[in-house]
Amino acid sequence: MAKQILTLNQISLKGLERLPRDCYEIASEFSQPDAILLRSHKLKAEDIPESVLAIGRAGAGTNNIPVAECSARGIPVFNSPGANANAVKELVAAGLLLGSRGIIEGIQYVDTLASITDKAEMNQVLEAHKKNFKGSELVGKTLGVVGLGAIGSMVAEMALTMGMDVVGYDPALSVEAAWRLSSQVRKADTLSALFARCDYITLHLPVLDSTRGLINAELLSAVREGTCLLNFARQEIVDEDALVEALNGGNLRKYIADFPAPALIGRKDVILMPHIGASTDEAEDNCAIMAADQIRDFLENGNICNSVNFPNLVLERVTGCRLSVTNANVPRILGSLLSILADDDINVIDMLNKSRDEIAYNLIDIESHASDEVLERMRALDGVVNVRLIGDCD
Ligand SMILES: NC(=O)c1ccc[n+]([C@@H]2O[C@H](COP(=O)([O-])OP(=O)(O)OC[C@H]3O[C@@H](n4cnc5c(N)ncnc54)[C@H](O)[C@@H]3O)[C@@H](O)[C@H]2O)c1
Ligand SMILES: O=C(O)CC[C@@H](O)C(=O)O
Repeated sequence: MAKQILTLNQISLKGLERLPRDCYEIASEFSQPDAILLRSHKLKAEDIPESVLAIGRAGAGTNNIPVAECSARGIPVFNSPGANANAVKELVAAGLLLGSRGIIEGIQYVDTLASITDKAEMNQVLEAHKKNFKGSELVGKTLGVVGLGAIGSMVAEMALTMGMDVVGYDPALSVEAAWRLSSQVRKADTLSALFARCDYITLHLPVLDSTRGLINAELLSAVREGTCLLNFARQEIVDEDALVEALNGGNLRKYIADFPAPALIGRKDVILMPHIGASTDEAEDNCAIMAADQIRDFLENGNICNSVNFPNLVLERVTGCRLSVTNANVPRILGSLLSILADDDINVIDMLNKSRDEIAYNLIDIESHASDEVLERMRALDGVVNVRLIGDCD
């Protein structure tokens, strides 16, 4: 029977094409889907049907998904790390230029000249006014990058090639991300040290309980005069009241962000975009392809790659008969699962077990068919969250 994939946002066709139509049905309405593919749709736990085995986020941030509830229900949540990083990096380049030159004000001014019909007169008027739109160059200015993952590291590299000095802050930097980072990026030991020494500051960290409101009054009141803050990460990371106060106080010269809010719209010192950081053909294709491939590999093989709540686990298929088991990460469950198989004379050919936080996940390849009764005995074990028979032995 074809598997059903529920899409809750527009997902690029290139990604959906990775799910062959003879095996997958894809629609924006299903009552009992096998998996969900989405982008920024705000998904509530109560809206996830019991049938759902996995959720794929075509994008980086998973703050729109109730990840903790998914973990408790044994549902892996996948994202597409790095797949839209270049798109965001390019928009940050635009943000830096919008923050350093009178581009928007200049364009708005030119629009006011529509009533002048004589070219020479128009030229004379604008040449007299262009001094109002003078900016300054980025070369030699200091950019602070908060969060040096997929996007932050690309932004840092780009700023270096533009002749900027770059300071970075990331207390949770992965080894892989550290390898990607240019040695010219200087390290700030604290966020306040970074905020106090930069002309431009750009945010590239996820919104988590620990980062909600992280950019607060204390940091914003310590910025150098003329500082420009860019936020292409998430609105919730910046304390809005503190931001407005810092802009009113004058030291923070400009706020450029991908997340409009009523209190910020219409201010001359704020430039807002409608969450278009990842809105390029390339990023949408990359994210959708990655998310679709990961969901397919999970549904067909139980493999897990790029999950934000489950351990990564990939086991090559040696037999058509595979069990996947999600259980609480506590002793003795694995032994009990294997005893049930042994009691039924089912030989295990290959297996992998990995854990992450409270979750343990197992792939067990078996030589002969496991009956419904065997599966039910496994499901009945204390601490077992779900058991799935993937494929058949025949
Ligand atoms: N505007 C957009 O359309 C758009 C597009 C993509 C991503 N994003 C946002 O950007 C965020 C980053 O994306 P990414 O792909 O670079 O993710 P990533 O996971 O590759 O990098 C995030 C980095 O932030 C670091 N970090 C975590 N807590 C931190 C803290 N307290 N201080 C400093 N650094 C911290 C992590 O260690 C990691 O290196 C996403 O979570 C998402 O919210 C926005
Ligand atoms: O899907 C989008 O357009 C936005 C994605 C972006 O916010 C992300 O976190 O990857």
